[in-house]
Amino acid sequence: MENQEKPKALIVIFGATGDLAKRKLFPSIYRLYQNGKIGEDFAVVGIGRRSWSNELFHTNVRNSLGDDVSGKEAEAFVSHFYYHPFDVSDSSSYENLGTLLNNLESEYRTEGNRIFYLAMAPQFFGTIANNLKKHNLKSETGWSRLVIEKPFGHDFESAKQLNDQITSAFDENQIYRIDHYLGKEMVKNIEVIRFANGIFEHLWNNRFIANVQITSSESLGVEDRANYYDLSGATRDMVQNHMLQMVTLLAMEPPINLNPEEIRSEKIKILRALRTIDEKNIDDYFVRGQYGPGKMHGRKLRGYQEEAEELQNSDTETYVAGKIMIDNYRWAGVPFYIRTGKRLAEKCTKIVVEFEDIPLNLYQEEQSEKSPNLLVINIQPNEGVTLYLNAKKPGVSSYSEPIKLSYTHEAVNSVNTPEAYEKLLHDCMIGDTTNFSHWDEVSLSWKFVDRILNRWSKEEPDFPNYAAGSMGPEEADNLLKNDGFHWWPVNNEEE
Ligand SMILES: NC(=O)C1=CN([C@@H]2O[C@H](COP(=O)(O)OP(=O)(O)OC[C@H]3O[C@@H](n4cnc5c(N)ncnc54)[C@H](OP(=O)(O)O)[C@@H]3O)[C@@H](O)[C@H]2O)C=CC1
Ligand SMILES: O=C1O[C@H](COP(=O)(O)O)[C@@H](O)[C@H](O)[C@H]1O
Repeated sequence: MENQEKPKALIVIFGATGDLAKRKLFPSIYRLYQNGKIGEDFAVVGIGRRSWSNELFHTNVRNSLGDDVSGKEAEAFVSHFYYHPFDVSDSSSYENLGTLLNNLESEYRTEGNRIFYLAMAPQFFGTIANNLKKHNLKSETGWSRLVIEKPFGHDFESAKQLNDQITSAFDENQIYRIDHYLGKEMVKNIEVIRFANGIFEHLWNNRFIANVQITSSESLGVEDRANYYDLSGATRDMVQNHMLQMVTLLAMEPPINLNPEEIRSEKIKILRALRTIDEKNIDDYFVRGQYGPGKMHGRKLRGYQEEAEELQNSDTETYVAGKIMIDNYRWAGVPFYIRTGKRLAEKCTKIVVEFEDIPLNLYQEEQSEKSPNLLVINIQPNEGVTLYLNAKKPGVSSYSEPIKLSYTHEAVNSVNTPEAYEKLLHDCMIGDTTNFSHWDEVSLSWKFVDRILNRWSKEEPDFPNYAAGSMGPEEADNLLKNDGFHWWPVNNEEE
């Protein structure tokens, strides 16, 4: 990993007229600039087919920064942007791109460092990577990095094909596969909470932890991404990447140091230890759902199939819950429950670690009520950690009641938490691959979810099976009930 205070680079964004560039990439580069994480030695080349002028590109970049950003600083920022229209499948156009990059390189003193950010549909990844190599656009004097957006394949086979294509042009250590959850402050905090606190790490095993629950619920529906989402579904969209990445961070052994390779190697061991579920038993471990009409905050909501014409009769899952078992020495017998879905009651990502309860609580009014200690890691929208303990109820009784010790990140750190994309772009510029997915992680995750999806593809689901605005289908509750557990509430007011 390099230790550059202010990295210098040319950033080439393929798909610069698109939604991701506008909503995430330009604002993130701006924040890096504004916060002094990058200096003046950078330029951005935007590529799309639209015949925009540089001026129109500047207007779009400026607009993407929001109403609060204007004036000299915004002008200085957008002056680093250049639009270069061409169709990426036209091999002859890459020569001109090379000339532009060479010119900008000397103007902006970027020392030959190049980031190629593929913010485009995956079918173009191989073509672009090959053309970059063929036309010698990979740097000869500095470093070259290829940033790849999701989805990385549709299943293991297609992911492998895609990987073969890009690795014929770029080495694995030049490929940065984005999983934006790995850029979230509290996801990055999982390792620190675990490995910097004796009280947790000593208890972090199957003797003291009863189960782990990871919820990533969204209140939004598919919005305008119906075309993409209906081919994907919640398992490919969220489980194969974000949810399994969180599982690995929670379950991995302490790495011998914080080098990306060491951390990755521990994460990979967890993915290798995931229980291979026999297809006929998938229903005991995984539940799928799709939302029907419902209500949220008094507002009526349409069901998934009514959200767009092409979704009629769709059997794509908008919800998944699962029980993941990690068959290794530390975790044998401890279920990691995950759930994620669209149009659920709240937008919230939260991890609850439920510790084994004491055999008998002498201070509990009703012995049937359990109040085990919980460690809650709030990932979003609130960021922080809450520890649930039991303490004496105030007053004359000697009963106990749950209390909570809460740390809220925003309250302590007055600076705004960097957005995931901002953090990841900066990591890429300094060559830190820790928060990007290695091919070994991607391939093992696909193999895991492929079994579930294969099983589901053989049986028509009974959809819709949960109401928009609810917390998902009843079967997801049964997954835990059968093991003597329940989902801990995730409402944001709780913390
Ligand atoms: N949007 C989001 O929030 C997220 C997106 N992603 C992923 O990021 C990628 C981009 O998504 P998004 O921005 O939403 O997509 P959009 O459809 O909004 O943008 C696609 C971009 O690709 C360009 N493009 C398409 N075909 C060509 C071509 N033949 N030659 C040159 N440029 C071309 C378009 O430019 P033009 O029309 O000018 O040709 C446009 O800039 C996808 O892989 C998506 O899955 C991942 C996570 C979130
Ligand atoms: O990758 C994706 O993530 C978002 C959820 O991200 P978050 O940061 O808002 O939790 C999800 O809406 C989208 O479908 C998926 O592609």
